[in-house]
Amino acid sequence: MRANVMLKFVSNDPDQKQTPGSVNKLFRRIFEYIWQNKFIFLAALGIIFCLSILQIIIPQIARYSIDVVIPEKKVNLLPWIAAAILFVAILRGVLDFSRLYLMSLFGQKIVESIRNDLYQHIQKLSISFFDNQRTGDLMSRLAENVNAIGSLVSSDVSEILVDSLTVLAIVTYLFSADWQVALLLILTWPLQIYITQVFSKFIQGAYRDVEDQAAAINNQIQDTISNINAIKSFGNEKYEIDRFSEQSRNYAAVNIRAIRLWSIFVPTIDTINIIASLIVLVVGSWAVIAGRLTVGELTAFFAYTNQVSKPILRFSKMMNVVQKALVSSERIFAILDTEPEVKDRENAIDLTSVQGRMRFEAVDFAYNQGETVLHNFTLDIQPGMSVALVGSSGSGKSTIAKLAARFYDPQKGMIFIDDQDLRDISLDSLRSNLGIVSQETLLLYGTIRDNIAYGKLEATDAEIEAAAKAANAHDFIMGFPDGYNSIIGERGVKLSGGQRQRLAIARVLVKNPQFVILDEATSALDTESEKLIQESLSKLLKGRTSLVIAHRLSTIQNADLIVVLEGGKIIESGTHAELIAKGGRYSSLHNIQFTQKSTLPEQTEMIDTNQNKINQIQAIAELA
Ligand SMILES: Nc1ncnc2c1ncn2[C@@H]1O[C@H](COP(=O)(O)OP(=O)(O)OP(=O)(O)O)[C@@H](O)[C@H]1O
Repeated sequence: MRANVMLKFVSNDPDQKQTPGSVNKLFRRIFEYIWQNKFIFLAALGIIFCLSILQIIIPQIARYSIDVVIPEKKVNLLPWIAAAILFVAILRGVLDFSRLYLMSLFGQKIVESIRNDLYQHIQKLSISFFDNQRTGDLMSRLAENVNAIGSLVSSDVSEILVDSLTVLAIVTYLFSADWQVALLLILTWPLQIYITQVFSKFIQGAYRDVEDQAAAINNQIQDTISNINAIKSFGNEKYEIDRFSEQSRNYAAVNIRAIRLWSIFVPTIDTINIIASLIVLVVGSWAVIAGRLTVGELTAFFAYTNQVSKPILRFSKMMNVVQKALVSSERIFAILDTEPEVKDRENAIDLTSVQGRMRFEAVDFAYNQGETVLHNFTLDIQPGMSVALVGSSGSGKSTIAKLAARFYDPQKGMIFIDDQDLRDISLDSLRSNLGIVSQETLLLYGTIRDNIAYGKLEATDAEIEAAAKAANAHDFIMGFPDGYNSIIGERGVKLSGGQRQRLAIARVLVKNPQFVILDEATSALDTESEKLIQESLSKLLKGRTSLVIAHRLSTIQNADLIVVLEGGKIIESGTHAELIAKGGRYSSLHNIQFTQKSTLPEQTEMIDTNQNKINQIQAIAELA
């Protein structure tokens, strides 16, 4: 399944060829969004139709002046003609304003629907989906790709509709006025279309490069800003600046190439249009001399020649926009079509009263096919029990926690809450009964109050304060000038590690779940913070069923059950006393950690052999 997801996204290469079938399907799907706003669209269409009629009327007024008013010296008609031109101009202005406004409204509504659908869907997707995604890529789908569709359906579609209707109306009129001159006018069209096609192929390629480079720059900015600590700690600022300058240079180069192509293309088409005008002038003048055309008709012909040349340029520009929008919609629908791997079953039940038992029965799990992480894992956690998972790095401790939270489903075996299969429980109700304090404390940009209330959005100030007090966080919060309203920066960067952990504990306390998953922090805190955190943790775990992923054995001696894992299998389990008495793996890990603790600098000389040191380092590395 994961492989499929990967393939799906790899296949979103913008260079991929779109088959007519896939293009039709994309248009159909975009049309579904258009149809949701059909009234605005139809109103805009009506206006567009009126605008194309007006485009024909103005040259006709000029023709009437030249052919009738001037030769017949009908001076009294001049004010009427002026009034007619003024009226048509104002009407055109009002209609154009309405068209622009309605089409922008229409585009914005479509963009809003697609963006919301996409965000909603991304929120529903399983963790496994995010394992394979780059944040920068998802962000570009939500922002640029959605806007590309918006720009197509708003301004560009309306322009192309105005253009098409205008060209159609003009050509019909010209043929009815003088088909021979009309034919000469459109004589250059095949050449213009051919040149446009050739150029658009190059221009599209150039724009693709521009997009690729823009994406590369975005990804680099996103990567480097979110990892600024790593860059600074390695002193790699210069390296990053050089890398960025190169990307920036490449970006400028592809942009310049695209502009160069446009700069050749536009004058070429202009020159052909001038040639077309010349043909119309020469042949039209000859037709006037021969008495087949009036001077006014020739003037109108000129005006129309000008009017039809603009759409041809715009059509070529449109081809780019359509291509861009198709690529964008393909990328968007690829996400919308991705089914969440973990989702509610039909008739999923809500957990109402929870006793608090959690049971794993013969669970097998692999993130990737064939790479088993857990094998035949069985564990029965009684209500209110605290179970600690111990084992070397990669033995599967966090994976068990992720399965309990149903971030993934096991391939074999079952997990139960009380007597209910986890897969039958609605995800909302499962997660509302579950609190997770993870190793890397996940705080959001905002105030301390908002971050604690994230556990229970409707929490009152009193509840938030009570939770903060229980988590030993109240005092340090009140130490900030703005107290609970202090802004803590992105990912809580303005707090110390211990403060972040206590906020995370307060957040779960305010949620008050029956089950708690605690991924213990690996880094040791100073004794004072450690004591404060241990205190708040014992309040958090009291009376709840808990699964504690332990990295330091000193913190789990009071657990009701300690499970030792190795390679995704339980190798021993029991209480601290039982496991120590047994003298197995736990006992040896404990001895090593204990020895390590007692070998503080002043006691280092007590370690008599180098082998002892090596053992300690290995054991610490395993446990971290
Ligand atoms: N999202 C993932 N995709 C693929 N493999 C993963 C993923 N997460 C973990 N693994 C693999 O699963 C195995 C178990 O990882 P897990 O995180 O459960 O170990 P752990 O015991 O919690 O380790 P640690 O103590 O270092 O946190 C490891 O081999 C790891 O590489």
